[in-house]
Amino acid sequence: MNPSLVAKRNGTLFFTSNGRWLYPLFELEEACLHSNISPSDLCVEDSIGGIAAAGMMLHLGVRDVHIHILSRLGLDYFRQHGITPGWDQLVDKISCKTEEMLSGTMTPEEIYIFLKKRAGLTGGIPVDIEELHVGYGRHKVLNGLSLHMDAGETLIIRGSNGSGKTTLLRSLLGLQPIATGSIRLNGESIQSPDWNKHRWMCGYVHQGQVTNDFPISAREVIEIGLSGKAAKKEEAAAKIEIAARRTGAFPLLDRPFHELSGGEKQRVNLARCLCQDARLILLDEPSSYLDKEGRAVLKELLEEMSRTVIPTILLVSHDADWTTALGWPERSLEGGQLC
Ligand SMILES: Nc1ncnc2c1ncn2[C@@H]1O[C@H](COP(=O)(O)OP(=O)(O)OP(=O)(O)O)[C@@H](O)[C@H]1O
Repeated sequence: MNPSLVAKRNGTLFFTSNGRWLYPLFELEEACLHSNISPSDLCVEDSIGGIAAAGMMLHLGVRDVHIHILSRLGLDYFRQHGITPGWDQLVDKISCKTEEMLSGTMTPEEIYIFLKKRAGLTGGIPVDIEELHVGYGRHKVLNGLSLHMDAGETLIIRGSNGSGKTTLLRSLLGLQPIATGSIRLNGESIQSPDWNKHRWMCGYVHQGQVTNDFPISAREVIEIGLSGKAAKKEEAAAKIEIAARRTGAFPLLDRPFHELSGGEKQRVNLARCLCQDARLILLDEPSSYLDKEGRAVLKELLEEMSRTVIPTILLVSHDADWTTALGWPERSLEGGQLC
């Protein structure tokens, strides 16, 4: 059987796959990452391809392409981005449902993220909330709230003070007793005893004003995210440093956490969440206490994560200017339900 994808470097075979659909291209991406080889140095031969393969290859940076059966849409898309692939047979379209869902106006990056989600290769987990009722004594806060998020989806929830945004996040974390209704994360009920093993999947960055006088350094707060996952001390230290650098918390590592400002605490908490490799990230007013630069760093970080790791992200915020700039879907929490 002929392989479905072959990649050569200077005429030497580098990668081959018999995989179906677009999986060989994801495998190629992994192979390049692991061997530190740039896709732009490769000559890639694919058996069949259209706009999906074109978008994916362009995103990876592949420049030298030959596709045995190429669709016109795929050819136009390549040309639109300055690449002319080789082909053996040009067809009007290839019959593939994915192909029909894509359009030539999408950027290669948008196509890549779409395909990654469709392939189930995101770092995120699906969220399913059904008819959730939560309250404090007689005070009902969530009133039959339902929500579905696909793995890797992002959502902003708005709502006035006291509408129940924090209560919703706390419910997802299993910190709030549920009166009736259900929450399933990654297909599993958070009320089941088994969920304890998977708790690490949820990362929480709480509102900045939460105070903590515990004599603990910023580094130790970030380390909590590792919760014994990293095998060696050096590995743990490296992971903490990388996470702290990404959120701008690196200069704070040896400072006592309780002495930090609200914005500095936000950066440390976000680094803890990164260390945790959380698959569902819950952010409660993450931009509060952050200055202009801190907000820009946070926006960039969230955008980068939703392009690369693609966790599921649920963010609640009042900061309309900042969240609008993120451009994510938005819903509002009113009367204990999402509108
Ligand atoms: N521990 C508690 N005991 C009693 N009532 C509570 C408790 N925590 C929250 N509430 C009440 O539940 C309602 C929802 O609070 P929640 O903190 O979820 O709102 P929110 O939308 O996050 O508000 P904000 O925008 O001000 O942060 C409010 O009326 C609040 O007073």
